[in-house]
Amino acid sequence: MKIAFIGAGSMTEAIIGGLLKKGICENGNIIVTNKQDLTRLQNLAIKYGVKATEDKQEAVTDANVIFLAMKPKDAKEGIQAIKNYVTKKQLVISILAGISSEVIEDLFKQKLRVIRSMPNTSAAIGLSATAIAKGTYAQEEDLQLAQSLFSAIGLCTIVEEEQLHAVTGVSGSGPAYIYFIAEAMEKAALAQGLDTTVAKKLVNQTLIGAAQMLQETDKSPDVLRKEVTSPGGTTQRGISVLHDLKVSEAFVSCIDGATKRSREMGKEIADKLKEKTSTRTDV
Ligand SMILES: NC(=O)C1=CN([C@@H]2O[C@H](COP(=O)(O)OP(=O)(O)OC[C@H]3O[C@@H](n4cnc5c(N)ncnc54)[C@H](O)[C@@H]3O)[C@@H](O)[C@H]2O)C=CC1
Ligand SMILES: O=C(O)[C@@H]1CCC=N1
Repeated sequence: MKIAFIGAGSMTEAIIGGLLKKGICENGNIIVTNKQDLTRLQNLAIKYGVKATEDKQEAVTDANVIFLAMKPKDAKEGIQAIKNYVTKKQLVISILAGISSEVIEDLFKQKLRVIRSMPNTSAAIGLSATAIAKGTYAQEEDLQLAQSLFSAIGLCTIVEEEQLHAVTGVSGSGPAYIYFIAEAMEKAALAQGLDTTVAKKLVNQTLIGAAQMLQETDKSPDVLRKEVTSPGGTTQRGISVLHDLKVSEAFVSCIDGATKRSREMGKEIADKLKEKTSTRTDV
């Protein structure tokens, strides 16, 4: 299988790292292209032994699978640069936040097989939480191929396309919420007089341990939390502060905001396209 990546950013690197580590694809069968940054392409070629090219035709012509991995704002330009060299024989997998498969199909102006996905940055260590959905013309086997690729970089689940906005709000952006908590806990530890190294070690290990407890025990977060919380003890006092500050409600608003932003980003691109073309052209 030959795989092309359009966009040589952090997600592309994370996915390539995972695919190579699991032996899903040989490095000589991966090709990467980018917008302008030749140094970035050269660095990826040296680090992973993958092919790198500035030539968009060369990047996509022989690929069985093409990953769209530029920023959503660059989707139009990125797709326009490759669309004349892409055919229905190839599978297009988009990792772009917010952009619907229909918009991608429209930009290619072909009945292309498109799978839309939402991985996260933990792909870099094989621990992404990814969800995928089928576009209009993709087949069941396309979904299975995409699932096997994403399974190389972590967990992969199939959802309805509309749910990908919520997935983006929960697990696409999710690692950032956890890093936010890590930052806040470290800051709080320093305020209590711990030194930076100790604070960092304790906070990191606490997050890792708690995450692994969630994964390895059958217990719900609620049960695990209660196990830490002795009546009248320290945790109860700490958690009551979180309740008073409405931290749980803040997470509801946070994920609602991120989910809405995903919908907005998709709409912004779709509206821009409508301004230019009033009809959808299927060939
Ligand atoms: N960073 C994250 O946590 C996640 C990002 N995503 C999605 O993945 C995509 C990539 O994100 P990152 O890797 O974080 O971005 P990034 O900014 O690190 O990489 C994007 C790359 O695309 C290149 N590019 C821009 N225009 C191009 C064009 N016309 N042709 C070819 N390459 C072009 C840029 O030069 C850049 O190297 C985005 O659409 C984002 O929504 C999805 C899941 C998680
Ligand atoms: O912030 C963003 O737009 C991207 C999508 C999910 C994570 N990062």
